[in-house]
Amino acid sequence: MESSSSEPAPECPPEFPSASSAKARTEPPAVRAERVTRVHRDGRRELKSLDQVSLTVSAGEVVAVTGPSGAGKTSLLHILGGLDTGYQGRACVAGTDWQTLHGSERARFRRRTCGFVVQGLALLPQATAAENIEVPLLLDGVAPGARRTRVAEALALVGLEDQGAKLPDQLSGGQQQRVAIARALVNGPALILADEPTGSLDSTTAASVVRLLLAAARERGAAVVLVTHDPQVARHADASARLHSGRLDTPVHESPKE
Ligand SMILES: Nc1ncnc2c1ncn2[C@@H]1O[C@H](COP(=O)(O)OP(=O)(O)OP(=O)(O)O)[C@@H](O)[C@H]1O
Repeated sequence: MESSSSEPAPECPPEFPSASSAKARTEPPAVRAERVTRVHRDGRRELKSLDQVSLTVSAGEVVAVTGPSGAGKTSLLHILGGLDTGYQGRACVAGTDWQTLHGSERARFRRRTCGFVVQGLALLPQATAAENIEVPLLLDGVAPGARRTRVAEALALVGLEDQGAKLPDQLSGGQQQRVAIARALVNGPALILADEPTGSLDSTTAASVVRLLLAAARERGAAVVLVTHDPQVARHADASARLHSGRLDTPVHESPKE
C-alpha cells in the first residue's frame, strides 16, 4: 500500500508502552485503543457497551477477543475499524486517530488500512470469486493490470488459485469464507478485524479457515483482532482479551494509567 504526503497524518503519541519488540517501540502499533468508553442512550436509560477499554496490537500479532453475548465485542471491533466514532477515549490505526478523520477521508483511510472478515458479510452473488476480491481495489482506483496481479496473489494466498472464475454458490462455505479473507487482505491492510469469521462453519472447516486467516495475515504483516465465542479458535491467537459487560477482564498491552 502506498501513501503520499497528501494523506492525513494526525498521530497518536509515539510512545507505545506495551510492545515487547524494539520495532514496536519505534513504529505505531497497527491498532491502539486507549480507555475507550461507549455509551448508548435509549430514552432516559444509558448503557455502556464499552467501559475504559485499552488494548494495543502490533503488526503481525493476533489477539482474540472473547466474552459472552452482549459483552461489547462487536462494539469494540466497530470502534477499532472506525465504523463508530461516538465514543470517549482514543482509537488509532497505524498511528492515526479515527476521530481526526471525517466522511470520505475516513472511508478511504479505512479501505487502505483495515480488512473486515465478518460472518454473514455476503459475497456479491452475481460476481465471481475473483471479482469479489477485486472490489476494494476498484473502490481504491487501482489500475486494471495491478488489480489482476493482486487478485491472483490474493487467490493464491488462500489456496483458491484455480477457483477465481466460480460464483459464490459454486463454492463450499469454507471456500466462500476464504474468498472473504482474500478480499479483506487484497489491499494490504495493517489491520484485519474478524467478527466470528467461522461462526457458520463446521468445526473442522472452521479450524482450517482460522489457521489460513492467521497465516495469511502474518505473512502480510497484518495485525488481527479476532472476535470469537469459540475457545478452540481463540487458542490460535498470540494473546486473548476477555470482555465482560464492556470491561476487559484481561487487558492486552494496556497503557499505564497517568
Ligand atoms: N447502537 C446501539 N444502541 C443501543 N445499545 C447497543 C447498541 N450497540 C450495542 N448495544 C448494546 O451494547 C451491548 C454490547 O453489544 P455488542 O453487540 O457489542 O455485544 P457482543 O459481545 O458483540 O454480543 P454478541 O456476541 O451477542 O454478538 C449490548 O447490550 C447491546 O445491546
